[in-house]
Amino acid sequence: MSDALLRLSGVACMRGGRLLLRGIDLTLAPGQSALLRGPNGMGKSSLIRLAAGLLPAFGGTVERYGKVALSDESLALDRDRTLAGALGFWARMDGVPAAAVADALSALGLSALADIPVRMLSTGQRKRAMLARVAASGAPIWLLDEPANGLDSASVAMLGALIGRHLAGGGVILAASHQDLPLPGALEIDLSAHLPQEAQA
Ligand SMILES: Nc1ncnc2c1ncn2[C@@H]1O[C@H](COP(=O)(O)OP(=O)(O)OP(=O)(O)O)[C@@H](O)[C@H]1O
Repeated sequence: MSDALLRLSGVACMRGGRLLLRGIDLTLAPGQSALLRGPNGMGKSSLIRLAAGLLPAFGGTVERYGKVALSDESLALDRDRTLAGALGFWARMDGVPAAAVADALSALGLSALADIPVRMLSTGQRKRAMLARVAASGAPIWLLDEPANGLDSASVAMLGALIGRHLAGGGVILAASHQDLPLPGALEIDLSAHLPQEAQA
C-alpha cells in the first residue's frame, strides 16, 4: 500500500540512443508538487513524457496511482470544433460531467470564447484552453510542461489559483518550467545533478 499518487524510483531516461538522465527518485503524495529545472535539452520534457507513460523508462520504475492529465506543447484539441465542443469531447472521453468544462472555462477566463473555433484562439488563449482540458479531466495527477509559456500575468495568476485548488483537493503536480511558476512549496529537482557520469566529467 502507498499514499503516493506518483512515484519515480531510480529512473533513467534515454533519448535517441543517448542516456540523458539517471537516478531520478521522486514521490508525490496528495497535495504535493515538484518542479523540474535544467537548461534546454537536459531532458525535462522527456521526463514529463516518461511520467505520463508515453516514453518507457530506460531504467528504474514509474508508478502512477490514478488518472494522468498532460499539458505540453501539443494542442490536443480539435481545431475545427468550438472551444466548448472540443473540451466537451474530452469530458465525454474522461467520463466527467459537462459542468466540469464550464467550470474549467471559467477558471481560465475563457467562458466568453466557448463558442469560438479552437483554430481562431490566440497563442495565450490556446495555452489556457490546454490547461482547461487538464482542469476538466478530473485526473489527480497533473503533468505540466512549461504551463506558463505564452501566458500574460493575469493568466499566470489564474493558473496559480487552479494549481492551488488542485493541490488542496489532494491532487499532485509534476511541472517543468524555465519561468517562475505559481507552485509554492514545490520540490525543485535540478536535473543537472542527474546527468550520466560521462556527461559530468
Ligand atoms: N524524439 C526524440 N528522439 C531523439 N532525441 C530526442 C527526441 N526528443 C528529444 N530528444 C533529445 O532529448 C534531449 C532532451 O530533450 P527534451 O525536450 O526532453 O529537453 P528539455 O529539457 O525539455 O529542453 P527545453 O528546455 O529546450 O524544452 C535533447 O537532446 C533532444 O534533442
